Amino acid sequence: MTEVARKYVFDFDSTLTRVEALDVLAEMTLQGKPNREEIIGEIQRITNLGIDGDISFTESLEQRIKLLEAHKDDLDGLVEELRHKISKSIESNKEFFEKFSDDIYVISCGFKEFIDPIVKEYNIPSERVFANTFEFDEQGNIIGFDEKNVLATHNGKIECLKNLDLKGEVQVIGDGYSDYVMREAGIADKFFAYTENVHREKAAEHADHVTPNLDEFLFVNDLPRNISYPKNRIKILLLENVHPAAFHNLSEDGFSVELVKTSLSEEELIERIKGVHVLGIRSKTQVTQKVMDAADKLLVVGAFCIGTTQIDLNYCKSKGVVVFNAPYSNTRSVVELAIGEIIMLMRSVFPRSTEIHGGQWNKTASNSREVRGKNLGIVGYGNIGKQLSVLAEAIGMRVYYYDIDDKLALGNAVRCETLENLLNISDVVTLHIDDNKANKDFIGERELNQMKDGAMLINLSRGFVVDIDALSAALESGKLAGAAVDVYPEEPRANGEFHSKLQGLPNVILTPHVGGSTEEAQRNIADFVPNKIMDYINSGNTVDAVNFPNIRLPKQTNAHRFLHIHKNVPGIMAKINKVLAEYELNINGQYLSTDSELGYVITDLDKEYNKEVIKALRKIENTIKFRVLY
Ligand SMILES: NC(=O)c1ccc[n+]([C@@H]2O[C@H](COP(=O)([O-])OP(=O)(O)OC[C@H]3O[C@@H](n4cnc5c(N)ncnc54)[C@H](O)[C@@H]3O)[C@@H](O)[C@H]2O)c1
Ligand SMILES: O=C(O)[C@H](O)COP(=O)(O)O
Repeated sequence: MTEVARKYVFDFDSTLTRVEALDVLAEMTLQGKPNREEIIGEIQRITNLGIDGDISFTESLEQRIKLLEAHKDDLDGLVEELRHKISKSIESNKEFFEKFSDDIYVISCGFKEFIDPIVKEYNIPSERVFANTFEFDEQGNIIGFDEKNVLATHNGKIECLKNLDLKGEVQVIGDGYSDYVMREAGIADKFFAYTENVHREKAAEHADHVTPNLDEFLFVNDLPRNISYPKNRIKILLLENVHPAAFHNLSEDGFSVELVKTSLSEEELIERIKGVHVLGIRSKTQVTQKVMDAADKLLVVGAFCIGTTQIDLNYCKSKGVVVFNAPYSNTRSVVELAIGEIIMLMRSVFPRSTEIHGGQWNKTASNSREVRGKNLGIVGYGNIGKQLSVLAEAIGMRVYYYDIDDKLALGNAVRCETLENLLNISDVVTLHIDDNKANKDFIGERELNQMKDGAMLINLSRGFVVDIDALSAALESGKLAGAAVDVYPEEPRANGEFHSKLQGLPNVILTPHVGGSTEEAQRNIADFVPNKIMDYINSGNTVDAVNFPNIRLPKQTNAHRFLHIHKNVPGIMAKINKVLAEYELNINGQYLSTDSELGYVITDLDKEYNKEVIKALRKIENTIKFRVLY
């Protein structure tokens, strides 16, 4: 990294710290006062007017100090509070403040009494902190400020910086009006609008560069930093209306996130995927080879659902793209819907409901039965099937199940050796097999004929699993007495018109693929999948990845981490280590996880390295992807 003779001038409030210190002081001093909220609101309003340049700074300061009613003794508490409120990316880049200590200045319209002790911990001595000072009365009450200080005056930062007469390129990093005017006055060479804590339109408009955190600032200046690539440069595209909490979780961590309400067609996705590092989808979006070929930056696909067959998992793997899903987050929701549908179908609730909606009173017990003592046939005894088995027994059903794999029976459930056995004896058959394409038309005419006369079928798995023509024929002929269908061979990409042969048939419950669509499930998914994504992007962890060798890595501090994804061919580890040795890199730890096709090696290094090593590692034959984490 090139070290240029630059000077870095930082603002304090809302830049080095996440807060405005005087607001925090107000929260403390006004505690217990009846009109506290009102006064705090007023102080914040005055603060913003001053920051945006709408009133003079001196005026803003005077008014706030009056409202504060603070005492000298409050300042210790304030400093303690501020220590916990350092901006996240400032805190994680202490190394920069250590290495460039001599070139870093703080110019603030805040007060040295609380700034000095905070920035001292970042190697900035009091003599390079330029700020106001309080005036106290004999009892120690804060009654004003040193009015002779230029920083107590309007545009005082310009004057202050001018007086400093700094040599070299001067860069100002701040969030407000008083910061960008230094650049406008020609005293500073560059202004970086710092938006990690607050995004002020005026500051952003006047900036040479908007920097959402210190990582970005250090990146554009090629300065030493904690992470090699700023997170705000990592673009995340979330499709299919995933829960807003996902947006919140990922943006909070510093990523640039875009939300799209619907799924996208292949052509649309090819267009949108360029420059995207993380793609989030649900069950509709097809991540095909063509999409992957257009994805020039893609690192991760997050399926915000259980199913992953909409994604070409192997092709993703061959491109070094890791895929995560949420294997359990909506399980309970599907199970509850299945229980509800079993009861609704057995009681013929939907025909009765339709009749009465149409103005017909039809009180009858015919075709209305209890579920107690009836046979439930669960096909696919996985996460959903097993949980359904337990709940169904709890309401008195006799549970039979069929699974291609050997699955332990829960409770009193009885395993059927063949699908036919299960179909022959079940009053209700419910499908919970996985979304493997081999399960296409798993239930067709033959299987429907193997079911008991008057039985019911539920499909909450995947649309292609049931031959819809055969099902509608079985319902029309009376072979089956009812069905509940949530999933269809063809589903629309967005809400709107939809047609199916099953529409209008009696005792048929149709739902638009909402088995997993509960607030609880979507909320759980919005935590689970982003956590996996962040864990991979931030640390390289692939635990629970569906297409990648799984590895949980130790956390590293003060180290550099290289991630190397390659084809699993003989000799590649030797080549990687040969390059590392050639560049005399000291390895702290090295972790390898492989499957038959792919190798994923993670190397932790304990000191600065020659950047040329990156090129050399990328050049190794059969390398798929290489990434420096920090
Ligand atoms: N409707 C919805 O909104 C919704 C919500 C969540 C899950 N799902 C779907 O539900 C299905 C089940 O989910 P899960 O989490 O229980 O999956 P899972 O992988 O835990 O269980 C699937 C089970 O089906 C078995 N299986 C696969 N093919 C089979 C076959 N041909 N015959 C018999 N058994 C077979 C597997 O061995 C496995 O035990 C998936 O298709 C999933 O996509 C739908
Ligand atoms: O695979 C799943 O989890 C379900 O099919 C739900 O998919 P969805 O999130 O698209 O509703």
